[in-house]
Amino acid sequence: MSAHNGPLRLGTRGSALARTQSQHVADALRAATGRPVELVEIVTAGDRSAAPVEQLGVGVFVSALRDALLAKEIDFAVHSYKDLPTAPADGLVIAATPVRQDPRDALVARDGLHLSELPPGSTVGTGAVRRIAQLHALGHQLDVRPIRGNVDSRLRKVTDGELDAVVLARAGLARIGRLDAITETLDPMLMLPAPAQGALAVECRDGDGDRELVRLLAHLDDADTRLTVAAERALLAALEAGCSAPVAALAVLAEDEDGALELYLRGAVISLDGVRDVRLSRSARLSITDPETTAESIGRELAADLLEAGADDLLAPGAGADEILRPGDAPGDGSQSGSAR
Ligand SMILES: NCc1[nH]cc(CCC(=O)O)c1CC(=O)O
Repeated sequence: MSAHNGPLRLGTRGSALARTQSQHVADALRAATGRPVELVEIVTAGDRSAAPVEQLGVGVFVSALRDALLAKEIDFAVHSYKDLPTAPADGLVIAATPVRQDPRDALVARDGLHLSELPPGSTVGTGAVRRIAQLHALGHQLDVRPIRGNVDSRLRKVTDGELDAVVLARAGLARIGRLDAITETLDPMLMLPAPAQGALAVECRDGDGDRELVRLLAHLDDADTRLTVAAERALLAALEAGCSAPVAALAVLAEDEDGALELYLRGAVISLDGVRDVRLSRSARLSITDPETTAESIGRELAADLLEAGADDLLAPGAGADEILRPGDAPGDGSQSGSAR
């Protein structure tokens, strides 16, 4: 595991959301293995800087934790899976994907309103291009406003009357105990979530001396989560070359009549103005011996289907993002992330 014999050091960012999800993982690991865990707060360049997250990129949060892992300042880290780049990190491994939270997006609107009840012209705040595009695609003539900031400050924009509604991940609200704020959990047919939304990634070093910790952390792994995330992320990775367009994906598992696992994957690529969208699905039985590899191929195959159906036009650089986002609002689901992540 490591040279030291004290508690395992779990690196976390200082925001409410990051601390809560890290503490939850620490408690679960202790319950499963009896090993004490201490939280070590990592202050990232993103936390120190006053510059908008959109200019820094969500990568600054992830890479500060990864640097601390590689420097052996911490033993493991917990990330929101959807914020991780698809490329694997050298010397590190994702040792566990704990049970996923509800992956859907949620609407928090004034007066308890649902999406379909918002009058034309209503102001709806969200940062993710994926959500902006799908809100436009609804055709309700909503006035979609790019917003940033942590979960609490986004909720406050509705209570303060600055916006009629905001859209954010249900999982983030669940983790900070604010499910009460939700006025509607959005149907994935209308608002398909980001790949891996609601899932966590538990990461540690991948060296010869780290096998024991990798084995310990595996206690936290949920096989179904790992499979659905593998399919969604494989789709994202296959589409990502130069991608600045909104990509959404959601996989679900079901048992067929013979008790075999079947994975059903939906994917969408939407132009930022919501005018053009390509939405497709695919399902297949997972192999018993290597379900993860089958899950990944479903993701890659669905990506190829999407490209063939015209998603490549929507993925071309400059396919609409520039007109809709203000300068500095980089596209990508990480773009709206504030200090509460
Ligand atoms: N990029 C922001 C981000 N990254 C992770 C979450 C919380 C939800 C999750 O873990 O998927 C959020 C907030 C949001 O999208 O509203």
